[in-house]
Amino acid sequence: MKLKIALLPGDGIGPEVAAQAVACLQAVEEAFGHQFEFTKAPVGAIAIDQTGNPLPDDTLELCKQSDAVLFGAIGDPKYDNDPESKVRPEQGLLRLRKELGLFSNIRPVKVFPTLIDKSPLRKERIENTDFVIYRELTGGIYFGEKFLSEDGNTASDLCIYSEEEISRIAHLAFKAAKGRRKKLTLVDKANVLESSRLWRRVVTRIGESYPDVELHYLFVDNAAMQMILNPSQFDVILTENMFGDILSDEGSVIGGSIGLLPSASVGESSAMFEPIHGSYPQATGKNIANPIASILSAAMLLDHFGLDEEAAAVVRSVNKALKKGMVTPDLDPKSKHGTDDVGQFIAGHISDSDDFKGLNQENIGLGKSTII
Ligand SMILES: NC(=O)C1=CN([C@@H]2O[C@H](COP(=O)(O)OP(=O)(O)OC[C@H]3O[C@@H](n4cnc5c(N)ncnc54)[C@H](O)[C@@H]3O)[C@@H](O)[C@H]2O)C=CC1
Ligand SMILES: CC(C)CC(=O)C(=O)O
Ligand SMILES: [Mg+2]
Repeated sequence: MKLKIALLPGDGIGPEVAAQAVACLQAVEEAFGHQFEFTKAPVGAIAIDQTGNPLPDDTLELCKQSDAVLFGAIGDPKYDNDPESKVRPEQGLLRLRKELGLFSNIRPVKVFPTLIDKSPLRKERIENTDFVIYRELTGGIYFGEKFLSEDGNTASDLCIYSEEEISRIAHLAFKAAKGRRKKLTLVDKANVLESSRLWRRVVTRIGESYPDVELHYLFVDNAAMQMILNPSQFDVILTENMFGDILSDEGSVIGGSIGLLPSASVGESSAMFEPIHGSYPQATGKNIANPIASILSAAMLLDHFGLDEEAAAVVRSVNKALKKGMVTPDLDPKSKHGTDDVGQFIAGHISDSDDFKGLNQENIGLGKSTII
């Protein structure tokens, strides 16, 4: 298969982890005879520094012309620490998601069996964890009108959703649940928020078209607690933008590190693959960031294009690294292995043919996560 991939490494550890994802995709190219063409472009703080714009027109155009986008991370303390700054790296990412229509952010949460003891949570609580968060990505409070009074003493961010925005992601989430354990939990704050009550009405109505999927409702505060107390109760979680952002970082604790959690952001005609973590500025240039979230995002890219066996080969190789203790210090503080060691190991074992025979998403555990 020929794929044009826009490579947007971004800031901080973004370029370090994205480089390892590219190495893995190149290993897949070689092992399976595909042609992936990568074109790099700036986004975030580096783009502001170069052009004054966190999402330059050329970058956006490249993404629109590509089959997929592989995204690192954005964000830089020099902008985070300056609340007065009018241009911010995050605006680049938010605008990119909006312009590409990436309304559904799919974040699978699983525990690798070899890492079960690395979790800060008790083994018996987490061992059967396997859920996927469908996070709405182009609406809600991140995109609503912002207001700051002239005296600077009052501010607001509007959380606004339309039925159409809720319904398109709800259908994706129900379809995903149908192909999994047939349970969907809508997470909201419908006891307080009008926008959440709209979510409930729309999702309840759509649920009638999926009679084999059990629909549950949970307030977000309770959901945050349940995720830690009993994560195996969840199959598909459907939620709005900000709740999904926060709950997925929380979910990453179950598996042992946020450096493990990948995501796919999909829309009608575009798809972007990105780790759930940010630019982890404290680690920039230190070669300590975990590249696995980025590498598994590349596996989700393969999965998205129907390259099941290829995705499975990547995941199998990740498992091999974890089993051998080839991990960065977030998973083992005593480890001397760097971002590049882990990435090279994983890329280097993708073509181990004995390992990937007969694999598909179902038996490697990524789940049928990117069904549209
Ligand atoms: N998608 C994106 O590009 C995102 C960007 N950001 C931006 O990133 C910057 C830093 O934000 P933070 O709140 O510190 O979030 P962060 O996700 O960058 O880091 C939070 C903590 O998670 C851990 N961590 C993150 N990535 C890791 C990795 N690959 N390996 C090992 N440990 C890892 C580290 O302990 C780190 O201190 C900010 O500018 C923020 O706006 C934050 C979240 C998402
Ligand atoms: C940096 C934000 C725009 C987004 C975020 O935290 C995320 O998508 O996980
Ligand atoms: Mg986040």
